[in-house]
Amino acid sequence: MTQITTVSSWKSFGGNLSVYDHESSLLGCAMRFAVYTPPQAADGPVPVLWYLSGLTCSWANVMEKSGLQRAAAEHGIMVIAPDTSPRGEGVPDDEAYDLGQGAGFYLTATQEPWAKHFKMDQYITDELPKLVAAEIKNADMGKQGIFGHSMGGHGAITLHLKHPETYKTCSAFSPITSPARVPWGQKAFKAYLGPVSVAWEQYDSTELVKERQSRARIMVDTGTADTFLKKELKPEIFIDACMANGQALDYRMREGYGHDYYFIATFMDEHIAHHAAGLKG
Ligand SMILES: N[C@@H](CCC(=O)N[C@@H](CSC=O)C(=O)NCC(=O)O)C(=O)O
Repeated sequence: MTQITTVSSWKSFGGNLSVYDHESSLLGCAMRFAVYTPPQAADGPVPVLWYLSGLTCSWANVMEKSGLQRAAAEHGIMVIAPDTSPRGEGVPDDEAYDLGQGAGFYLTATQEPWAKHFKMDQYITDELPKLVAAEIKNADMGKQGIFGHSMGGHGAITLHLKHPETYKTCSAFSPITSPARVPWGQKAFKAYLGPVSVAWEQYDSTELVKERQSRARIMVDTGTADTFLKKELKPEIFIDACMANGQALDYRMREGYGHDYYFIATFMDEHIAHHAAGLKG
């Protein structure tokens, strides 16, 4: 019996964009995600690229605003966009946009009232891939990559560093690369994980890269006109840690671009091409 319900489906660039609902036993709520299947999947398995979105987002932001379908169709890559947190009436929330629903931070919460539902790292690395493998035709789970934006860039880099054999390629747009050192991350980590502890380091790309480096070259784009650059992103901290610890990193500062999807759309083709080069063959 199928475990997913199709909510919408559209033909796009010869492939198909579908939105699905399922009951997450891990998160204890219904979850929605989107899959762009390229035309090549009609003939056999294609690589799978996970896109993790930022604060306030759902599956829809990247699928509706980035134009990723064109490059994904060209390169024969399936792109999956999960939600950014558990959601619904029984799920705790906060009135601020940067905590609670829409702000899962790709971690397992240990503090109340969040611990029962907020386990987005396990959802992304375990429950959802198993569902995709069982339900989505021609998703090649032996060839997976991961990328994301802002909070989702933090998620993509941390999950890549922790699971380099699963996510063979990694890239990010304007990632939060040291959440333990910036206000967005400190607020979320305190609420979800409690006071500063070693648990914080497990979800901090800059701390992780000191302990474990991947063989992949991580590609990052960030805009010089990003209003969050100096307060929340602080790229220099992560760049220094990668250089000091031998992590291959291609960090590009993009003149005049912001934190928005106009920026992401501009460089999306390069990110899809980066993953295609690493996942194919
Ligand atoms: N004040 C904004 C803040 C939220 C915001 O900028 N969200 C970004 C991600 S920020 C880091 O994770 C985003 O992607 N927004 C969605 C979009 O489509 O641009 C607000 O409340 O919207």
